[in-house]
Amino acid sequence: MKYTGRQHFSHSQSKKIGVLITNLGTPEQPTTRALRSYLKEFLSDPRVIEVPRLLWWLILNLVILRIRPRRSAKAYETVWTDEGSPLLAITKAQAEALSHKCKEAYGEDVIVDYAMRYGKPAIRDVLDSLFERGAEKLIVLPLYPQYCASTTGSTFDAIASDFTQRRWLPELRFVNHYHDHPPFIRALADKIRAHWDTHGRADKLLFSYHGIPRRYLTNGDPYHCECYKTSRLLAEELALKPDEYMTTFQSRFGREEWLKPYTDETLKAFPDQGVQSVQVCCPGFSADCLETIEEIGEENREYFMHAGGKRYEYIAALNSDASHIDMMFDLVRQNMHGWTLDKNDEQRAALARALGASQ
Ligand SMILES: C=CC1=C(C)c2cc3[nH]c(cc4nc(cc5[nH]c(cc1n2)c(C)c5CCC(=O)O)C(CCC(=O)O)=C4C)c(C)c3C=C
Ligand SMILES: [Fe+2]
Ligand SMILES: [Fe+2]
Repeated sequence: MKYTGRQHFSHSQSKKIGVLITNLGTPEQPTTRALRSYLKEFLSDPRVIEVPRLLWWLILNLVILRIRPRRSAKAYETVWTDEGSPLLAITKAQAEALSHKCKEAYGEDVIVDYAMRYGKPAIRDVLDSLFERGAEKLIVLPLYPQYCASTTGSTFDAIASDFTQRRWLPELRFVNHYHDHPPFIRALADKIRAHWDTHGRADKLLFSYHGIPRRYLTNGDPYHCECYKTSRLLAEELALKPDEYMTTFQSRFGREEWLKPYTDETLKAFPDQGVQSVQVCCPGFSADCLETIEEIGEENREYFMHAGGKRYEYIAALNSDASHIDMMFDLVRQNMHGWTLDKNDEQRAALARALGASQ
């Protein structure tokens, strides 16, 4: 059978709106073996690595997958928790909190779940579950505030690829980005203000975003512009003067040039420029993960302090903060516009029985 159908469809089943939040994905364990499998799936995605396939297959399999898994596993070990990878645990908590909020507002009509672009829970499995539970309309919310072909675009590919094998497609709304959504900017600004209330201000506030190869920007990816827009809106909301903050890009991978200025080089140079204290916020990460906890929280702290810095603070991601869940709920509400909720379950069930139509 080429196209899969619903296994347990019944005409009396009420129609639901499915909300799927997604994030990047993470290894199942902080081990070399688990890292190899995770990195293989992630780095084989042509949206992530735009290099001719044959050449990349050779580099990935003969070089990267022989070296990087062991190194990355060591880094993951330092952030691993009792609940597993922070990214997975936080995404799960976000889905539970959003589900609770949707239940309060819409009862059983809206069902929320979460999936990972790479690894588990896989998008295909979670879509199966949402459709089996009666979702006929679907909102996909990739938790990347700034659109990037490598992340948001790739998530769309995964949904589209899944749909090529389904008989009954849902009505679909896909949230491309929310880098300038006022509740998002306000939530981040409030988090920074709360940090200031407890710790005071620093010489510089750094907005550090995950980088991408510079080539992707010159080929037309809007990611860079959206990062700068988020920073500008945050600066406006916080009434920051131009010399009080800066935008940088972290997490370089490979040898080619990535978006600049680089976070690590900037931090290494700060003390010589008279910047003695710094607070780092990562507005592109909706959940704390390896790249924020270890790379920003530990590795870059070392660089700055070693270069002569006096005070370094990382301001946590929005994670499952109430303001973040409220923002997600706002995006869901906006994207439900024009979709009626199924309020006539009883009537529909009676009609189906009368027609002998239920299966
Ligand atoms: C927030 C947006 C992200 C963009 C844009 C992005 C682009 C991108 N990333 C890589 C390579 C790696 N990224 C890795 C981890 C990682 N990346 C993001 C987010 C974005 N990546 C997150 C949230 C995470 C953390 C996942 C976790 O489990 O905590 C890794 C794996 C870690 C490591 O081995 O260092 C790699 C590799 C590329 C090449 C790229 C754009 C082209
Ligand atoms: Fe990444
Ligand atoms: Fe990293």
